[in-house]
Amino acid sequence: LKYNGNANKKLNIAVVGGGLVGSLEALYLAKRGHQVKLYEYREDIRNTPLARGRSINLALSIRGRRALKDVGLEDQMINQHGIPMRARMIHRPDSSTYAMPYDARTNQCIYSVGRNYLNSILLKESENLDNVERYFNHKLIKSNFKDGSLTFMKMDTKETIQVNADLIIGADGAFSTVRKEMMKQPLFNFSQQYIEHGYLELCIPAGKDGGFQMPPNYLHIWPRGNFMMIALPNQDCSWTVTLFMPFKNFKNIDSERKLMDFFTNYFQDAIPLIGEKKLIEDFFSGSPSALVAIKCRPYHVCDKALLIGDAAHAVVPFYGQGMNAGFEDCTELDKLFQKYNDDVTSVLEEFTNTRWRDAFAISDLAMYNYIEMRDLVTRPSYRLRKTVDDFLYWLLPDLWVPLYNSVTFSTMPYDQCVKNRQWQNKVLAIVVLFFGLMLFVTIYKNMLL
Ligand SMILES: Cc1cc2nc3c(=O)[nH]c(=O)nc-3n(C[C@H](O)[C@H](O)[C@H](O)COP(=O)(O)OP(=O)(O)OC[C@H]3O[C@@H](n4cnc5c(N)ncnc54)[C@H](O)[C@@H]3O)c2cc1C
Ligand SMILES: Cc1cnn(-c2ccc(OCc3ccccc3)c(C(=O)O)c2)c1-c1ccc(Cl)c(F)c1
Repeated sequence: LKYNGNANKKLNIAVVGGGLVGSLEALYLAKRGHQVKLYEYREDIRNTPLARGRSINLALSIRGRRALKDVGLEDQMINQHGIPMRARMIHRPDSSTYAMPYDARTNQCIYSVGRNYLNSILLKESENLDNVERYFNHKLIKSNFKDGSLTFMKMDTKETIQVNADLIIGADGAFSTVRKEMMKQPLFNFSQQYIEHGYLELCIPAGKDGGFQMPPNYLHIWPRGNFMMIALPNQDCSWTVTLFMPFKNFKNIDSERKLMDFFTNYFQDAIPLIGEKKLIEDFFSGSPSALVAIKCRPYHVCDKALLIGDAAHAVVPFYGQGMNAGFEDCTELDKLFQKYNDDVTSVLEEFTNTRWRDAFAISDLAMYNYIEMRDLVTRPSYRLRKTVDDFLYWLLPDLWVPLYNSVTFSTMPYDQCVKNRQWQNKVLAIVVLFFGLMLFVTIYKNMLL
């Protein structure tokens, strides 16, 4: 192990961004004994309703659960709040549905969790640690990595304050201010890609009996080629419905008539569930939000600053992994703090060197899903491939783990998930070729006889 002499030193660490990843990271660092100051631009979300333009609930899977387990919150999230989704329920255009279990063998599932609830319990847990201080309404406006100084504007009084830290953790989301400062560093690579789809959230309320209007333990998906809609269940028996559609299609739906024709055409079964009046209200009261993929590298500057979560790798949401990947950042970072005994230089350098491949891989997988989901659902080969995958997984569970299962139900590094899939594609191609050849020879021989 190489140290630079400041190993095991208790650090003053500023975490910028009190969202899901920043508030989790504050817990990890505090549990290692560091003095943590958590700065959040918005008000304490425990006192305010959900900010617009943020998904109301999210799919929590094994990578995120592992991080919550590390900080002692998995049980509360899973058993007291999360709603298990054991299968995907696909809604066809004719309103018929079919379910495809995620993992019939081991009955694994993903959980629908409320964003606000999760963020609140992370912040609440930090109040149990006397080495975490929380500063809300503090917007980072300037940072200097040389002397570790940060300038914040207090949003309530508009005054600015300057603070110093040994280490700055940028968990300030896709449009990170900490990353903007990093952009000035030589050899800092950055890319962003907006996709043509936006998303709008609708709501399926609880039924008249107060219960769910659809079977609750499913991730409901309406795949319609260029349009996709999903619904995740909430604790109050309502559903958060997310409609993904190109901005130009949102723009074209500029009247109630057009909206109703569109939903009658593509999502007929959802109309009575949402309610015509509520559908019209919610559709026209909000505007679709954009979706962006951010890639950058390195994630650190010397022993002074590090990016995690969406600030480091915002991904399009077509794999339900953004938060899970950000939580996994915190788990991997903690392992490195452990390995190098809090020697920050070694920790940050190895975090970049080991994490960027996995971050790029999940970003590419999510983008691939976005592209594939638009047309593969209409292709029978999609279901055939899933059927073949599920059969081989049942037959050879330790050898053949389908891509979605390896990403969602295992902690296999994302980059390894991609390599695993590439190997499977090669094997299937050889098998198809072999049987194709056999078929050809058989037909040819019969023709000769
Ligand atoms: C439609 C949609 C659906 C999604 N579904 C899923 C899902 O099912 N599962 C999943 O795992 N992920 C999902 N995600 C991704 C997930 O929401 C993000 O990956 C996750 O929120 C990232 O957390 P974060 O803390 O890194 O960033 P954010 O949640 O963006 O938090 C950043 C925080 O930093 C604060 N901040 C920003 N700038 C400053 C500043 N200058 N000073 C101080 N504070 C600042 C912000 O106020 C915010 O609180 C989805 C995303 C979208 C858009
Ligand atoms: C939030 C969340 C958590 N997981 N997933 C997810 C992603 C991909 C999937 O498979 C590829 C596929 C699904 C549907 C049609 C073709 C291919 C599956 C699945 O197989 O169930 C599940 C999502 C999600 C997020 C956005 C959209 Cl639009 C969406 F449909 C699902």
